Amino acid sequence: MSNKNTDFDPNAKEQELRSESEQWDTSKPEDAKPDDIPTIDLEAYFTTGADEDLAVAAEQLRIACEETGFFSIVGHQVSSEDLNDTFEQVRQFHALPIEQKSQILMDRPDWPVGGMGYLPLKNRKLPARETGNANEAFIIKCDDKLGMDDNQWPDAAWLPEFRAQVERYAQQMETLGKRMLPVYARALDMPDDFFDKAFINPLYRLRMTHYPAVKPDPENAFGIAPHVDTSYCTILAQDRPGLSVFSERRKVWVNAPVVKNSFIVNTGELLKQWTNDRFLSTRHFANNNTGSESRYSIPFFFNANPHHVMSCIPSCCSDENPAKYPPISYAQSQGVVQGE
Ligand SMILES: O=C(O)CCC(=O)C(=O)O
Ligand SMILES: [Fe+2]
Repeated sequence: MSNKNTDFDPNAKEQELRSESEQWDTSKPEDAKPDDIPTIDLEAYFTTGADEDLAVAAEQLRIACEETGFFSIVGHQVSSEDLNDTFEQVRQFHALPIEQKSQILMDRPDWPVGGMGYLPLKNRKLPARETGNANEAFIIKCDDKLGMDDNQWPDAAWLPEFRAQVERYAQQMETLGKRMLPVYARALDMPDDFFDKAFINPLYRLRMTHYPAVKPDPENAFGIAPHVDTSYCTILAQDRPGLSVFSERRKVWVNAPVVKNSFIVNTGELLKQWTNDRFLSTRHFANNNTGSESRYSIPFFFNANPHHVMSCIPSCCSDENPAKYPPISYAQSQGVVQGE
């Protein structure tokens, strides 16, 4: 086993991904076929914890992560009531007057932590792209040092239930992410607790995005511009169609269906690197919402402890297949360059 002795340059990586993404022809997405985004049912494993149920889920996850990079999960044990209540609060947040939302603007000079708060419509951040992002979002971020109180929140007088519901949901997503770690570990032929230490104080971001119905506009050609996620994995809830994903198997863009009470999960760049490119980090975008109704989506970006150094997972490298990436932590990664 060896690691290349080149330093990882997060700025160069961000530039590379950005210029690559500008070459992608996203003009003709088709409807997804059933195995473009396979479904994994976690109910049996989450209920019994049995070894054979873990083995079944892990094998499905391995195939999905190696071949498609995106899959959908059911049986995740997050209640549909809680999901619906969260969407309702997010709708109410985005219905606030812009003057109120602007008081908690992301990256405003008088707030000590960047990358959290309100991101206005047609922003050029996350991802940073020329033809941008016809969406507005509210983002919270937590890690070993940042707690809920360090985030920007709307005034409780405007939305009395918002903060408690968002905190409850974020907690559920963190629990779900951690419950999935043994499935990832088994899929990679590692001991079931392999990832546990790396995720004691995981860094996560919860993004509550509103894609308003907009007129076609070449300056803002996407709901969210084509990109790959920088995360370990992302767990996305959505209320209507709009997400398009590149099928690595068929080499076409496909429109992801919305399956009730499911989440869509995808691998991000950090897990791709940690697995020495064994797991795909698949390109995707949200289309410009030219329909008549708003779309809402809530991605949860799940990462290891910010300073956990991710050296190539032993089952993913060998003398014949040396590690392609130097070991890095989230804090040294391209995610940080993007201002995440
Ligand atoms: O809203 C969606 O469907 C996708 C959002 C997304 O890709 C992101 O926020 O990274
Ligand atoms: Fe994404």
